[in-house]
Amino acid sequence: PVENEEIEAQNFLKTINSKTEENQHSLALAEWAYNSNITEENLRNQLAVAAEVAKDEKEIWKKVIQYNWRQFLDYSTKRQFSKYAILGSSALSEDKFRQLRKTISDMKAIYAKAKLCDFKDPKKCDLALEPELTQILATSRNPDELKHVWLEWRNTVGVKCRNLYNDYVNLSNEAARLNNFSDTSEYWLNDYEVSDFKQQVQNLWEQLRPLYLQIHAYVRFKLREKYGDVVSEKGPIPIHLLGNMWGQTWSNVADFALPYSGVEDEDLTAELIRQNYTAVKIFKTAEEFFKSINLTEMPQTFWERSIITKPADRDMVCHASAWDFSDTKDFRIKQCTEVTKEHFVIVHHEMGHVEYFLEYKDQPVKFREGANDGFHEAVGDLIALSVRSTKHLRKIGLLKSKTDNSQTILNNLFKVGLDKITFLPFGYLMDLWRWDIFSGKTKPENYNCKWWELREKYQGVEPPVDRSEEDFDPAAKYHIIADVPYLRYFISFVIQFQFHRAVCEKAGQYEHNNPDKPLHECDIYQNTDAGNALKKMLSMGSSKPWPDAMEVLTGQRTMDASGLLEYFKPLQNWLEEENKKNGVFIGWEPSKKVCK
Ligand SMILES: C=C(C[SeH])C(=O)N1CCC[C@H]1C(=O)O
Ligand SMILES: [Zn+2]
Repeated sequence: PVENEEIEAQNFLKTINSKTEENQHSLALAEWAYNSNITEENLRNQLAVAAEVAKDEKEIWKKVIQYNWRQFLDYSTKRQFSKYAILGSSALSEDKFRQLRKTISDMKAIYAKAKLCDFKDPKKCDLALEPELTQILATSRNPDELKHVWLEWRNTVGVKCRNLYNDYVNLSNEAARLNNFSDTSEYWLNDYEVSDFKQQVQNLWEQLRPLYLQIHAYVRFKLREKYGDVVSEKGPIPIHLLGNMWGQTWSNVADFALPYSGVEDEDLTAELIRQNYTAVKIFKTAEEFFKSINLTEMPQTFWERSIITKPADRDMVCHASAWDFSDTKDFRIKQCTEVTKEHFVIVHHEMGHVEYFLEYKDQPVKFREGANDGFHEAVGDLIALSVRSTKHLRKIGLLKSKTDNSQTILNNLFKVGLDKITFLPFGYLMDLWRWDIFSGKTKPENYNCKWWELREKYQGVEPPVDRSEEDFDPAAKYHIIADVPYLRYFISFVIQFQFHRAVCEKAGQYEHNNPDKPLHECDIYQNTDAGNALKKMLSMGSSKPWPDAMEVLTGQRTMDASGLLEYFKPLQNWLEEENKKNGVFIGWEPSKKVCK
């Protein structure tokens, strides 16, 4: 009878949980060694450990599926078994598994090692994505220099990864099918545990699109003022002028697009430098906020083992990441931190991951994940929404002005909007493009032009020059070559505002329809009621489906755009009025750039 089997299964679970912890610990150490020091030796070791772990996981899986776990009565036992029953890429044969891991590692190495020659000094050829190229995209106001960097980055990374990417797609799909998914996109979406998730996401985008169209039209107008005819009046925005290598957030063009330009605009980057902020001081500042709301300080080993500045003596994957070494003690961040406003926000983002690790570390190993992947990306950003308020920046001495008025508040809201609203179509299209590739709807001979079709359709941007299928521009973005799903960020950018509304209410910082306590001026700093409410949700990990976790904090069980729309309402009103006043065209006509 199932009861006896279930009791035996719970003992079996104890055994495989500790085995899984050990395996994930070894794997994390090997992956850390390679990602923080890209050498043949570290690659060999990473592949060897991964193969070992995969073999072990396959043995465990063979035993798990012999249990009648779908009939189990205990919720937690049944849920843990359901997660063990999905083996993932370890289901591949040993040599295909190794080939898949090696293909991804090789693409990451190409991406991490890529160097460009300087636009002004063609003999200087040591420019890396971080910090040099990122800095140029953020600060150069020379369209030719921006075009040079944009193009050369794609010629250097994109083209080299094209064939590797084809192998990756095929092997990844084979693994998904071995897990009884139709293809990798279904395997990725399984994390969200609802059958109509794609439809829910499309509905969210449709609610958010009108706001995006307004900020897009306004920014195009300001870019045209600055750069002239290189920016058409009604066409898509040339993507290389948006201050970011992928055009995914536009806050670096704020300085010449602010709603109220006359008002003193304090540059946070300059202020951080003026106050001699270092990477460590930025990390300590972020940690202090988390502690102030009764979340957890970073363990001592975090400070000893994290890598928070780019090493000079070796190649490293600089893309920021947070690591859980699956031993309930060792948690790290690896980030090539620069003293800029962007990195100031990214540090909070990464430390939000570590806070989640710390809150669920005592859950059974299979529940040490976000309620869904979007939750994990939302924690740090949620805190950063308080940090970026003028009220908070002033409180920690990073804003010199003594008071706010409606213009300074709106200017600040616009800067946040240039990061959050502009990101939405990009956050959506990244996996729209990949879902159709994995399902076979987009053929390899159309990979690049399908990308630009989506970029135009959803984002209203275009390349600086014609493109072709000789190019492979999607590989210019880390997550594409590193096998990291992206829908998680779109989800995060929606739900973080639902979470923000809930914690701000708990902190008495926000009241619906109270003009004295608007959502966009909320700062939950030092409020332990807010922190404790957040903690309750985080400590659940993935022990329950994400609607249960969301309900614990917000009282809601569905994702909805109302939090984001309420936060940006004053900005949306201003944009609609300003766009009308300037008589700008809302939306975009087809691009004249060609892809074939
Ligand atoms: C900072 C991280 C590491 Se999880 C990141 O990849 N992010 C954070 C926001 C969007 C996305 C990106 O950089 O593309
Ligand atoms: Zn993240």
